[in-house]
Amino acid sequence: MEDEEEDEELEREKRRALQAVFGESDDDDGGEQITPFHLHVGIPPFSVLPSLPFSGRTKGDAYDQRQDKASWEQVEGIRGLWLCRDFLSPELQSTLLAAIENEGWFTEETHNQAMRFGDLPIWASDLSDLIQEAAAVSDAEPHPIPGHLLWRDPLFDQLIVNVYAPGEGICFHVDLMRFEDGIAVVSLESPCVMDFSPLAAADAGEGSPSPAKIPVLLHPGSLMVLSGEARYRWEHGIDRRPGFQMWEGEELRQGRRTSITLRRLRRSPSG
Ligand SMILES: O=C(O)CCC(=O)C(=O)O
Ligand SMILES: [Fe+2]
Repeated sequence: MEDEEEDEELEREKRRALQAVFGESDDDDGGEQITPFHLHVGIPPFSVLPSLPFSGRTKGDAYDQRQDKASWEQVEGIRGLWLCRDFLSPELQSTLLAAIENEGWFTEETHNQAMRFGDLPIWASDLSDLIQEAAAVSDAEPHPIPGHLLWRDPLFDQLIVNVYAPGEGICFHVDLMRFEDGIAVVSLESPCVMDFSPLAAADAGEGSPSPAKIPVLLHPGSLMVLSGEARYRWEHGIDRRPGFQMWEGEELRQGRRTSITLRRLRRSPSG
């Protein structure tokens, strides 16, 4: 009975999340560039997980494959936004993509999003461990993931995998308040430019006006982490209309892009 109630609550949560994140289009940016996602809500339950090289390691093995310590950089002008460009080796990127493909979520062309709440598939909790380790060993200051977020348990309990065809992006948005602070996005397959735009209230009272948009290049294999201001006071979006994916004066060649977003649901006051 309790389980059923929980399931129902999760279903409601899912619907609210879908509606809030993708149902409302943004009006200050034309709003037309976004092909609404054909949402794939009826995700089959996990059956027996195949043994993939990504899973079944002892904690830290995958990370140890890396030659160097992950290099974190803070995005200038956006407090709380960190990038780790070389987060996943090409080998781990392929392994992750294979694990996602193996889920069978995207067998139909109209399916381009999968969402999980609660227990994450093994490959995603491995990924979460990798994120935790990469942040924990960082000597960057301030810390890419503040301690009170980094050591919560579980670090993440919600997963979204998005598959973007060329030309498809995502409207400007702030992630739902139903999710806690501390959001991680791993990019796979092809690079894209994500734009960050400050919420109006964020510049009120500050001396110099913030720029309208700060573009951030997301490489395949990179990890982006948002916390604090980056999470609450900036909107982010991806505009992949022709002519809008510019980086250093050149337009990026668009291919399919897969992203993995990890977040944690806010606990209800009742616990
Ligand atoms: O696909 C991405 O890189 C970001 C997705 C995103 O912003 C979200 O799911 O809230
Ligand atoms: Fe988002």
